[in-house]
Amino acid sequence: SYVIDQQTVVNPMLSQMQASNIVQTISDLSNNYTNRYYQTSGGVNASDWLKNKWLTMANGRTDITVEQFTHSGWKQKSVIATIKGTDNPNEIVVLGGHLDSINGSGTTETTRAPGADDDASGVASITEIYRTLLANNYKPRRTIKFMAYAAEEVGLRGSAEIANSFSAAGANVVGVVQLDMTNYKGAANDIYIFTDYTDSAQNTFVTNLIKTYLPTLTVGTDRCGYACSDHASWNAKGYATTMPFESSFSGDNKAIHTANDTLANSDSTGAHSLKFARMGLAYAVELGSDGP
Ligand SMILES: N[C@H](Cc1ccc(I)cc1)C(=O)NO
Ligand SMILES: [Zn+2]
Ligand SMILES: [Zn+2]
Repeated sequence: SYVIDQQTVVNPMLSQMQASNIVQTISDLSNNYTNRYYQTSGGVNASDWLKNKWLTMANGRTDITVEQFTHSGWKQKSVIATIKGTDNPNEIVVLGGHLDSINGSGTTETTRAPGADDDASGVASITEIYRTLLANNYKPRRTIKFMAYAAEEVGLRGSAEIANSFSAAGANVVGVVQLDMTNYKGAANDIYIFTDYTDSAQNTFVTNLIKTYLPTLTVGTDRCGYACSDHASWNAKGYATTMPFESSFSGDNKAIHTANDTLANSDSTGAHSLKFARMGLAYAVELGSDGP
């Protein structure tokens, strides 16, 4: 049941969230590697970097594990940080983004693909959620998993392997939010909730979270018309997904999949991404706080 009742926990956390942290993570991911393609050393090294970053942030908390998910057919690993629930750990909340980047003209070791918006912005947004929860020593009743998927650009392959693995294990994933591109305000509304390959009840819940916690933001809806990001991998296995997106379909960031997908060509202040990070924190706490 999508009850909104954690205001005393969520509101103080929202004010602690900082765009500067998001900008730093986007910068690290988009500037320190030529590209993060699923088959290059940059793709492999970015995965190792993020794993170490999330592990360091956990600061020895025994209810937190950080792992890399080894995929069968390529080198780049997905990264998963898990905060184990206190008394309802079998019910799992997932927040995701994708780690890989691509250049539409073909991506080799030396091809530039910074992927600042697509999708360093999403990984940076969930990293700021993770940081804020840890800074408050938040202990969810349900398990919360943060996922940076490999190989999204080549057919949602990392999330497909993970979603299929969770489904095969009978994992009780109660909800998934996908953050793919959060830092380019290409249209009138702040957040666009996509209605295809997602769950309408959870979309309504997320819309209500925005109305409750971020009342100055405006919400639109749109459709991709195809399986446009990793939420579709979870949707295909029957899990409830929501994909909040930075823009309408028509206003989408034309620099993606080129060497020009940079922080400078998106929101260099990170203010647009911060909206998604705050929405995601409210989602993580409201859904993560439910008991068995
Ligand atoms: N195609 C998606 C990005 C994408 C998603 C939705 C819309 I509307 C426009 C563009 C992609 O490249 N994901 O990595
Ligand atoms: Zn892309
Ligand atoms: Zn993407």
